Amino acid sequence: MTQPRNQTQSPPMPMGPRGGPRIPGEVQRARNVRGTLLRLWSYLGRQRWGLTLTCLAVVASTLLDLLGTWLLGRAIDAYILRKDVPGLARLSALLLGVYVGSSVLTWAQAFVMAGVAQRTVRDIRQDLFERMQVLPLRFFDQRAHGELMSRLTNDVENINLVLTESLTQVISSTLTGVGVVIVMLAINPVLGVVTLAIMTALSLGINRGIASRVREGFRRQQATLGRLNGIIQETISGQKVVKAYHREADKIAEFSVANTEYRHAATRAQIFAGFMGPMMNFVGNTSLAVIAGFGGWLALRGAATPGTIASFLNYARQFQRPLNSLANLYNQIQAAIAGAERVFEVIDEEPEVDSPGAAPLGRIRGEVVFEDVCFSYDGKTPVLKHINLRAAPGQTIALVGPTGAGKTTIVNLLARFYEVDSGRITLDGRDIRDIRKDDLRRQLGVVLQDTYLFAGTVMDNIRYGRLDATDEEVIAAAKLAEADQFIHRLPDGYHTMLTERGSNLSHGQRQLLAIARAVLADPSILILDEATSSVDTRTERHIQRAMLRLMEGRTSFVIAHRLSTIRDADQILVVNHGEIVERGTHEELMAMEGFYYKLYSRQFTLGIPAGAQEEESLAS
Ligand SMILES: Nc1ncnc2c1ncn2[C@@H]1O[C@H](COP(=O)(O)OP(=O)(O)OP(=O)(O)O)[C@@H](O)[C@H]1O
Repeated sequence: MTQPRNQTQSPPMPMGPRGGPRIPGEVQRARNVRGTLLRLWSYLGRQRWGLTLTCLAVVASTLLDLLGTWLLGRAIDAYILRKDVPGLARLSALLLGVYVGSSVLTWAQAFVMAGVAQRTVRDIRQDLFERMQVLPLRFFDQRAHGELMSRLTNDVENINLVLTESLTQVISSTLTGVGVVIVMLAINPVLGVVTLAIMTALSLGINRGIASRVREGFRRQQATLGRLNGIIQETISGQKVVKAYHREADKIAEFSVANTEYRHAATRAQIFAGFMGPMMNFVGNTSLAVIAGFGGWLALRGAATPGTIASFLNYARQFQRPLNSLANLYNQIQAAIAGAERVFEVIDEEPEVDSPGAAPLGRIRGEVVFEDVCFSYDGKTPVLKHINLRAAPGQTIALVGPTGAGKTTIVNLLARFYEVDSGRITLDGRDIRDIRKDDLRRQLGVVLQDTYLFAGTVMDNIRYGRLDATDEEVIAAAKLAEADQFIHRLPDGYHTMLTERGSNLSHGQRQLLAIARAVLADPSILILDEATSSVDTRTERHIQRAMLRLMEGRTSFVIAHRLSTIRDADQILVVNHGEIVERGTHEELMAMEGFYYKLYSRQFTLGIPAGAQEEESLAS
């Protein structure tokens, strides 16, 4: 007896996109199935030829399978029982041809569909990534980064899985199911009705009785696995704190409890899942017994032939496959449509666009003016209130104030990471909304406290400031930024590989690299966020000198924490609760004996020896 293709003896545990088990009961539903399917079709439709070819192959191979089973019955009735050996040989050859044809077509459909699916998900992934590059920062603020990552990985992978496997399976399972019913009823209606009724009733019963427990089991397994992973992730990222507070033993105990819980849940889930296979086999075998018994009885009464019974035995097996797989496929397809919907949601987000009249920017002088600027991140809580300031070309503006006052927000608006709610910001007299974003940002050099470095060499990381810079220019920039010395001490100098986020460098070294980047970019306006965390005094002096050199001749906004920067600034703006509460030079502000005076006195005079004041930071 031949095995219908793709048939599995026990229902396989559906796999999640990363190869882990998918929770059978966890059907994620899309809100707009029709719209999402149409969008998916707009991608799939680009592979029209491949799809047509695949569908034809699926239909043809299913029909060949049904034909093969029918021929098997004919072989018995027309040739074996009549002892017609030459006829039997001819039919066997035909049967062989039919099954070879079916196998070749099945292979061809998988071959073509793999290409169709991979090209489709490549297009979707590319569109998603490209859109993420042009989305405003506000979009990223509102979403957990892990969740966005999962759209690019899991959701796209869910679509891939369905396109690669499920689509052809659904077509072939449905065709097989319908075909088997038609053929069975056509060959022998009585035996057909009895066989189909018993198989359907048993399968539904098992699905109700066991499948729901399997789903519940896997849901619990997944939940406990989530807890276990949480502990692992927390311990790895918080390793330093765990060690510093001697919490290793507690962590081990906590892990042990979660580990045991997971073992219990997983064992239970696997036991029930393991039960599904034998039960489905039981359905199959019962139907075989019914066909053999009832069919045999019909044959004895002349109402069926032995060939019919043989065909029925095979058709029953073929019918079992759609019964088994359609429920699983349903979940898988639902998850993919829900995933696709989440992906399209991002692709449909409004990108950062330049206003229609935005013009390019030539070389600028660097005069920055904020005119009555108001802003809130969420549209409700005002973060900046009526900010007015003017930075003349080449001036250094120090922004000081307590934490959360709005200093970073001021520079965020200047870089147009966010748009002002009211008022305007001008650069050399032009509203920055009328300047192309790319041009504006090219004029800005940003050195943040927490420098982001990419996985790559030191050279590559500095070159990020200006991609066409030669090696010599990169080294010259590093020298100017006082980074050259420490780079030479690295194992491979400028070719030392940095890990992601530059964790193999110290805080101060990372900032020196960021300064070198900015030197290379040679911007007209600088935005500097001085480090608050203590770097060693030597590095700090390097940073200080490098920053001063970088600021020469450029309009600079410094979120200042060091007294030396503050003292040398042309203007100090004291920000509190989103307002500029005081402004002037250090001496003027001290003479006022107001907010700045208090801030300064608290930070710099409490218990700090006079000589060390210059080195200390005004931690905000
Ligand atoms: N992306 C954001 N989304 C929503 N609210 C934000 C966002 N960034 C900052 N805020 C809020 O805006 C206010 C001002 O923050 P901002 O970062 O400008 O303060 P800061 O003066 O630079 O503080 P610090 O010195 O601690 O860096 C804070 O209340 C903060 O909670």
